Amino acid sequence: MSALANHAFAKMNGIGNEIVVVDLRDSQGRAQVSAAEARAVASPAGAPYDQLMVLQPPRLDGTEAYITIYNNDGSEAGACGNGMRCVVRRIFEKTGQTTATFQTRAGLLNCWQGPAPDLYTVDMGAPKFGWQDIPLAEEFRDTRYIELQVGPIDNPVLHSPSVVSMGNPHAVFWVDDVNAYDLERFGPLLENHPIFPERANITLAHIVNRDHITIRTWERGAGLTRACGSAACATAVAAARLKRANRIVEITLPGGKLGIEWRERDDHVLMTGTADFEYEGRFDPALFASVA
Ligand SMILES: N[C@H](CCC[C@H](N)C(=O)O)C(=O)O
Repeated sequence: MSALANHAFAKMNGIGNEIVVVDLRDSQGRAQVSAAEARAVASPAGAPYDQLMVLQPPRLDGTEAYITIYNNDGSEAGACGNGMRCVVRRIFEKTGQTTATFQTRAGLLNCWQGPAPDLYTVDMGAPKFGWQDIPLAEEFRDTRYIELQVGPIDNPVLHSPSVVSMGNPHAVFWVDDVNAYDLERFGPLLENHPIFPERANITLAHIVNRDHITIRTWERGAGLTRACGSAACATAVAAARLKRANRIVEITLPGGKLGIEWRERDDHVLMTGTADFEYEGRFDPALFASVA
Protein backbone atom coordinates (compact mmCIF):
# COMPACT_ATOMS: atom_id res chain seq x y z
CA MET A 1 0.00 0.00 0.00
CA SER A 2 1.11 3.55 -0.67
CA ALA A 3 2.93 5.28 2.20
CA LEU A 4 0.62 8.21 1.47
CA ALA A 5 -2.69 6.36 1.98
CA ASN A 6 -4.49 7.96 4.93
CA HIS A 7 -1.38 10.03 5.60
CA ALA A 8 -1.75 13.61 6.87
CA PHE A 9 -0.75 16.54 4.68
CA ALA A 10 -0.79 20.34 4.93
CA LYS A 11 -1.96 22.52 2.06
CA MET A 12 -0.02 25.78 2.09
CA ASN A 13 1.16 28.41 -0.34
CA GLY A 14 4.21 30.63 -0.72
CA ILE A 15 2.84 33.91 -2.14
CA GLY A 16 0.40 31.94 -4.26
CA ASN A 17 2.75 29.09 -5.24
CA GLU A 18 0.54 26.07 -4.37
CA ILE A 19 2.41 23.79 -2.00
CA VAL A 20 1.53 20.49 -0.29
CA VAL A 21 3.73 19.38 2.61
CA VAL A 22 3.85 15.72 3.66
CA ASP A 23 5.96 14.64 6.60
CA LEU A 24 7.03 11.01 6.16
CA ARG A 25 9.73 11.14 8.83
CA ASP A 26 7.70 8.93 11.13
CA SER A 27 6.65 6.41 8.51
CA GLN A 28 7.66 2.83 9.08
CA GLY A 29 9.60 1.41 6.17
CA ARG A 30 9.07 3.06 2.81
CA ALA A 31 9.33 6.85 2.92
CA GLN A 32 9.59 7.21 -0.86
CA VAL A 33 6.96 8.66 -3.17
CA SER A 34 6.79 7.53 -6.80
CA ALA A 35 6.10 9.84 -9.74
CA ALA A 36 2.68 8.17 -10.14
CA GLU A 37 1.82 8.80 -6.47
CA ALA A 38 2.90 12.44 -6.82
CA ARG A 39 0.61 12.83 -9.86
CA ALA A 40 -2.26 11.16 -7.97
CA VAL A 41 -1.90 13.69 -5.13
CA ALA A 42 -2.10 16.52 -7.71
CA SER A 43 -5.40 15.23 -9.13
CA PRO A 44 -8.63 17.11 -8.35
CA ALA A 45 -9.68 14.45 -5.81
CA GLY A 46 -6.34 14.85 -4.02
CA ALA A 47 -4.73 18.16 -3.09
CA PRO A 48 -3.81 19.98 -6.31
CA TYR A 49 -0.41 21.67 -6.02
CA ASP A 50 2.44 23.20 -7.99
CA GLN A 51 5.05 21.47 -5.78
CA LEU A 52 4.82 18.61 -3.30
CA MET A 53 7.40 18.74 -0.50
CA VAL A 54 8.04 15.28 1.00
CA LEU A 55 9.97 15.22 4.28
CA GLN A 56 11.96 12.02 4.76
CA PRO A 57 14.12 10.94 7.72
CA PRO A 58 17.36 12.96 7.97
CA ARG A 59 20.40 11.45 6.27
CA LEU A 60 22.90 13.80 7.92
CA ASP A 61 23.44 14.79 11.55
CA GLY A 62 22.24 18.30 12.27
CA THR A 63 19.56 18.30 9.58
CA GLU A 64 15.81 18.14 10.22
CA ALA A 65 14.88 16.11 7.17
CA TYR A 66 15.81 15.07 3.68
CA ILE A 67 13.32 16.75 1.38
CA THR A 68 12.28 15.45 -2.02
CA ILE A 69 10.41 17.98 -4.17
CA TYR A 70 7.96 16.99 -6.90
CA ASN A 71 6.32 19.03 -9.65
CA ASN A 72 2.68 18.24 -10.35
CA ASP A 73 3.64 16.23 -13.46
CA GLY A 74 5.48 13.80 -11.12
CA SER A 75 8.98 15.00 -12.08
CA GLU A 76 11.49 15.95 -9.38
CA ALA A 77 12.47 19.59 -8.87
CA GLY A 78 15.97 20.14 -7.51
CA ALA A 79 14.88 23.25 -5.64
CA CYS A 80 11.74 25.07 -4.55
CA GLY A 81 12.15 28.31 -2.64
CA ASN A 82 8.49 28.93 -1.88
CA GLY A 83 7.97 25.34 -0.79
CA MET A 84 10.94 25.59 1.55
CA ARG A 85 9.42 28.59 3.33
CA CYS A 86 6.21 26.60 3.79
CA VAL A 87 8.12 23.66 5.30
CA VAL A 88 10.06 26.03 7.53
CA ARG A 89 6.91 27.73 8.82
CA ARG A 90 5.34 24.34 9.57
CA ILE A 91 8.38 23.10 11.51
CA PHE A 92 8.93 26.38 13.38
CA GLU A 93 5.29 26.51 14.47
CA LYS A 94 5.38 22.92 15.70
CA THR A 95 8.71 23.03 17.49
CA GLY A 96 9.31 26.66 18.43
CA GLN A 97 12.63 26.56 16.55
CA THR A 98 13.79 29.70 14.77
CA THR A 99 16.51 28.10 12.66
CA ALA A 100 16.76 24.79 10.82
CA THR A 101 18.86 23.02 8.21
CA PHE A 102 17.40 20.75 5.54
CA GLN A 103 18.98 18.51 2.94
CA THR A 104 17.71 18.45 -0.64
CA ARG A 105 19.09 17.24 -3.95
CA ALA A 106 20.54 20.75 -4.32
CA GLY A 107 22.48 20.42 -1.04
CA LEU A 108 22.05 21.75 2.49
CA LEU A 109 19.66 24.66 2.99
CA ASN A 110 19.87 26.81 6.11
CA CYS A 111 16.64 28.56 7.03
CA TRP A 112 15.68 31.01 9.75
CA GLN A 113 12.96 33.29 11.03
CA GLY A 114 13.05 36.45 8.94
CA PRO A 115 13.22 40.06 10.11
CA ALA A 116 9.48 40.05 10.99
CA PRO A 117 7.40 37.25 12.61
CA ASP A 118 5.63 36.38 9.35
CA LEU A 119 8.81 36.25 7.28
CA TYR A 120 11.02 33.26 6.61
CA THR A 121 14.47 33.29 5.05
CA VAL A 122 15.96 30.43 3.07
CA ASP A 123 19.64 30.34 2.16
CA MET A 124 19.30 28.90 -1.35
CA GLY A 125 23.06 28.37 -1.70
CA ALA A 126 25.34 29.61 -4.45
CA PRO A 127 24.11 29.97 -8.02
CA LYS A 128 25.93 28.14 -10.81
CA PHE A 129 26.63 29.61 -14.22
CA GLY A 130 28.65 26.97 -16.11
CA TRP A 131 26.85 25.61 -19.18
CA GLN A 132 27.25 22.04 -17.89
CA ASP A 133 25.81 23.06 -14.50
CA ILE A 134 22.53 24.42 -15.85
CA PRO A 135 22.70 22.14 -17.92
CA LEU A 136 22.78 23.27 -21.56
CA ALA A 137 23.13 20.84 -24.45
CA GLU A 138 26.07 22.72 -25.98
CA GLU A 139 28.93 24.89 -24.82
CA PHE A 140 28.28 28.54 -24.07
CA ARG A 141 31.26 30.30 -22.51
CA ASP A 142 29.20 33.25 -21.36
CA THR A 143 25.82 32.39 -19.86
CA ARG A 144 24.91 36.00 -19.10
CA TYR A 145 23.16 35.86 -22.47
CA ILE A 146 22.77 32.78 -24.64
CA GLU A 147 21.63 32.47 -28.19
CA LEU A 148 18.05 31.23 -28.04
CA GLN A 149 14.90 32.69 -29.47
CA VAL A 150 11.26 32.02 -30.24
CA GLY A 151 9.26 33.57 -33.05
CA PRO A 152 10.38 34.68 -36.54
CA ILE A 153 14.16 34.47 -37.06
CA ASP A 154 14.44 38.09 -38.19
CA ASN A 155 12.03 39.42 -35.56
CA PRO A 156 12.05 37.11 -32.52
CA VAL A 157 9.36 37.51 -29.87
CA LEU A 158 11.72 36.51 -27.06
CA HIS A 159 15.48 36.10 -27.30
CA SER A 160 18.89 36.03 -25.57
CA PRO A 161 18.01 34.83 -22.06
CA SER A 162 20.40 34.70 -19.13
CA VAL A 163 20.72 31.19 -17.74
CA VAL A 164 21.38 30.20 -14.11
CA SER A 165 21.17 27.10 -11.95
CA MET A 166 19.73 27.57 -8.46
CA GLY A 167 19.84 23.79 -8.01
CA ASN A 168 17.34 23.77 -10.87
CA PRO A 169 17.61 25.21 -14.38
CA HIS A 170 16.38 28.73 -15.13
CA ALA A 171 16.26 30.90 -18.26
CA VAL A 172 15.45 34.58 -17.75
CA PHE A 173 14.25 36.70 -20.69
CA TRP A 174 14.57 40.47 -20.20
CA VAL A 175 11.47 42.35 -21.35
CA ASP A 176 9.77 45.72 -20.90
CA ASP A 177 6.41 44.29 -19.84
CA VAL A 178 6.07 40.79 -18.37
CA ASN A 179 2.35 40.74 -19.17
CA ALA A 180 2.78 41.53 -22.86
CA TYR A 181 3.69 37.94 -23.81
CA ASP A 182 1.65 34.77 -24.15
CA LEU A 183 3.72 32.79 -21.65
CA GLU A 184 1.25 29.92 -21.76
CA ARG A 185 2.15 29.50 -25.42
CA PHE A 186 5.90 30.21 -25.37
CA GLY A 187 6.56 28.63 -21.95
CA PRO A 188 6.18 25.01 -23.03
CA LEU A 189 8.20 25.57 -26.23
CA LEU A 190 11.09 27.03 -24.26
CA GLU A 191 10.80 24.64 -21.30
CA ASN A 192 11.24 21.72 -23.71
CA HIS A 193 13.75 23.33 -26.09
CA PRO A 194 16.58 20.92 -27.02
CA ILE A 195 19.14 23.38 -25.60
CA PHE A 196 17.84 22.34 -22.13
CA PRO A 197 18.42 18.58 -21.77
CA GLU A 198 16.73 18.61 -18.33
CA ARG A 199 14.13 21.18 -19.44
CA ALA A 200 14.06 24.59 -17.73
CA ASN A 201 11.96 27.07 -15.79
CA ILE A 202 11.19 30.04 -18.04
CA THR A 203 10.94 33.55 -16.61
CA LEU A 204 10.04 36.94 -18.10
CA ALA A 205 11.70 39.74 -16.14
CA HIS A 206 11.34 43.50 -16.23
CA ILE A 207 13.98 45.54 -14.42
CA VAL A 208 12.01 48.42 -12.91
CA ASN A 209 15.10 49.94 -11.31
CA ARG A 210 18.30 48.75 -9.64
CA ASP A 211 16.36 47.70 -6.52
CA HIS A 212 13.21 46.25 -8.02
CA ILE A 213 12.38 43.63 -10.67
CA THR A 214 9.02 42.22 -11.79
CA ILE A 215 8.77 38.61 -13.02
CA ARG A 216 6.37 36.00 -14.35
CA THR A 217 7.37 32.33 -14.59
CA TRP A 218 6.42 29.26 -16.57
CA GLU A 219 7.64 26.40 -14.40
CA ARG A 220 9.17 23.20 -15.63
CA GLY A 221 6.78 20.38 -14.82
CA ALA A 222 4.10 22.66 -13.33
CA GLY A 223 3.25 25.38 -15.89
CA LEU A 224 2.22 28.93 -15.04
CA THR A 225 2.39 29.58 -11.30
CA ARG A 226 1.63 32.63 -9.19
CA ALA A 227 5.17 32.58 -7.81
CA CYS A 228 8.46 30.76 -8.24
CA GLY A 229 11.02 31.48 -5.53
CA SER A 230 14.02 29.94 -7.26
CA ALA A 231 13.16 31.98 -10.40
CA ALA A 232 13.17 35.13 -8.26
CA CYS A 233 16.66 34.15 -7.03
CA ALA A 234 17.86 33.29 -10.55
CA THR A 235 16.56 36.63 -11.86
CA ALA A 236 18.16 38.68 -9.08
CA VAL A 237 21.51 37.00 -9.63
CA ALA A 238 21.35 37.28 -13.43
CA ALA A 239 20.47 41.00 -13.24
CA ALA A 240 23.31 41.67 -10.78
CA ARG A 241 25.73 39.74 -13.02
CA LEU A 242 24.76 42.01 -15.90
CA LYS A 243 25.34 44.98 -13.57
CA ARG A 244 21.76 46.06 -14.17
CA ALA A 245 20.62 45.68 -10.54
CA ASN A 246 22.00 45.74 -7.02
CA ARG A 247 22.77 42.58 -5.07
CA ILE A 248 19.80 43.26 -2.77
CA VAL A 249 16.53 43.57 -4.69
CA GLU A 250 12.81 43.23 -4.28
CA ILE A 251 11.11 40.92 -6.76
CA THR A 252 7.42 41.33 -7.54
CA LEU A 253 5.69 38.13 -8.68
CA PRO A 254 2.01 37.69 -9.62
CA GLY A 255 1.30 36.33 -6.09
CA GLY A 256 3.33 38.78 -4.00
CA LYS A 257 6.87 39.89 -3.36
CA LEU A 258 10.16 38.42 -2.20
CA GLY A 259 13.34 40.01 -0.90
CA ILE A 260 16.48 38.57 -2.48
CA GLU A 261 20.04 39.16 -1.40
CA TRP A 262 23.01 37.76 -3.31
CA ARG A 263 25.46 37.85 -0.43
CA GLU A 264 28.94 39.06 -1.34
CA ARG A 265 30.80 37.20 1.40
CA ASP A 266 29.96 33.66 0.30
CA ASP A 267 28.04 34.02 -2.97
CA HIS A 268 24.90 32.56 -1.36
CA VAL A 269 21.42 33.73 -2.34
CA LEU A 270 19.04 34.53 0.54
CA MET A 271 15.32 34.58 -0.17
CA THR A 272 12.89 36.14 2.31
CA GLY A 273 9.10 36.08 2.17
CA THR A 274 5.88 34.88 3.75
CA ALA A 275 4.32 31.40 3.81
CA ASP A 276 0.61 30.73 4.32
CA PHE A 277 -1.13 27.76 5.87
CA GLU A 278 -4.49 26.85 4.24
CA TYR A 279 -5.76 23.53 5.60
CA GLU A 280 -4.83 20.06 6.77
CA GLY A 281 -6.17 16.80 5.43
CA ARG A 282 -5.56 13.08 4.98
CA PHE A 283 -5.06 11.40 1.62
CA ASP A 284 -7.93 9.14 0.53
CA PRO A 285 -6.39 5.67 -0.09
CA ALA A 286 -8.58 5.39 -3.21
CA LEU A 287 -6.30 7.99 -4.82
CA PHE A 288 -3.50 5.46 -4.94
CA ALA A 289 -5.55 2.37 -5.83
CA SER A 290 -4.23 2.18 -9.37
CA VAL A 291 -0.66 3.40 -8.85
CA ALA A 292 2.40 1.46 -7.86
N1 LIG B 1 8.09 26.95 -7.36
C1 LIG B 1 9.44 26.62 -7.03
C2 LIG B 1 10.29 26.18 -8.14
C3 LIG B 1 9.90 24.90 -8.72
C4 LIG B 1 10.87 24.54 -9.77
C5 LIG B 1 10.42 23.42 -10.58
N2 LIG B 1 9.32 23.75 -11.45
C6 LIG B 1 11.55 22.77 -11.31
O1 LIG B 1 12.70 23.23 -11.30
O2 LIG B 1 11.29 21.73 -11.92
C7 LIG B 1 10.13 27.71 -6.26
O3 LIG B 1 9.46 28.42 -5.54
O4 LIG B 1 11.35 27.82 -6.34
